[in-house]
Amino acid sequence: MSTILDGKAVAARIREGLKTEISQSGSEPGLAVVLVGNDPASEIYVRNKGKAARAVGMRSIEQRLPEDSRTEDVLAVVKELNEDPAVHGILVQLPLPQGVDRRRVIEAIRPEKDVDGLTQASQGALVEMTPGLRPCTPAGIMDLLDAYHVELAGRRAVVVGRSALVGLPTALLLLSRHATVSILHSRSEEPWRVAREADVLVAAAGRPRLVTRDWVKPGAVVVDVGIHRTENGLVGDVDRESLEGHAGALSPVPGGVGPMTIAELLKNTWTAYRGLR
Ligand SMILES: Nc1nc(=O)c2c([nH]1)NC[C@@H]1CN(c3ccc(C(=O)N[C@@H](CCC(=O)O)C(=O)O)cc3)C=[N+]21
Ligand SMILES: [Mg+2]
Repeated sequence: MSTILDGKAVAARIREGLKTEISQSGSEPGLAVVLVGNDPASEIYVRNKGKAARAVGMRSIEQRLPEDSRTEDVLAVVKELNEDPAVHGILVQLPLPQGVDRRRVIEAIRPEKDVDGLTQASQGALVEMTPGLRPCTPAGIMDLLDAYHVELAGRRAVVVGRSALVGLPTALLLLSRHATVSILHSRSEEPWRVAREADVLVAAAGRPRLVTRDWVKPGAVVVDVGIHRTENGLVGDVDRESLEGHAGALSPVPGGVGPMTIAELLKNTWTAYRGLR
């Protein structure tokens, strides 16, 4: 049997802790989510983030802009939120519509309010390992591994995927915990040869069921970051049927990394509110 890395349960514990801390402090941290356009998946995520924020005692601010917004329109909203003392965290939901310059929008967020950890200032802090807000999915992966006491120092970690949002920052966080880290990507030759060396394998390639049994060392810990909607429901980047009983531990989809991502967003908002980083 493979251990299930129950992100839903771990995330619920994190949210409980936050709720207690926030109510004891008598404060109301504010999280602003900016949604541009009407991507149905984004709508659901934004609604869930607002719900989760309110459930721990935060104020949730939603700013919606039409699909045909210009970069300047989005920048104006971000600037307003930067100046708003009731707003401690700002998240601009990605992807942005064609014609909105993602880099300019993200860079406009004050680093103190960058609860997504995506500004160059936050990325620089991550590389330097100085205090800063870390990207939510990578931070969630680390908290999930820690919750199950997965040993990292000196062990082999392999990340499949090199995106600025997930793969790359995850590799850096694993490195900061003294794992020996490799990154695989779409140009890697015979990636399974490297993946098979992993004690901890993180699948963040954005390709449904890419990681099969022949990629995984028996007993390895496998974290599935992928989330794809198919006719047969949600699937991850991991072909979980072929890994069942082969992997030592495996994060489910849904109920794994997704809920952790939202919990980390709330943690970052609380950190941003307190200003100690
Ligand atoms: N600026 C920005 N920051 C993000 O962090 C960001 C983003 N844009 N754009 C989209 C992706 C995707 N993302 C998810 C968050 C939670 C779940 C989640 O809670 N999933 C649940 C439910 C799955 C379902 O039923 O859809 C689960 O895996 O169990 C999934 C995906 C954050 N993203
Ligand atoms: Mg990638």
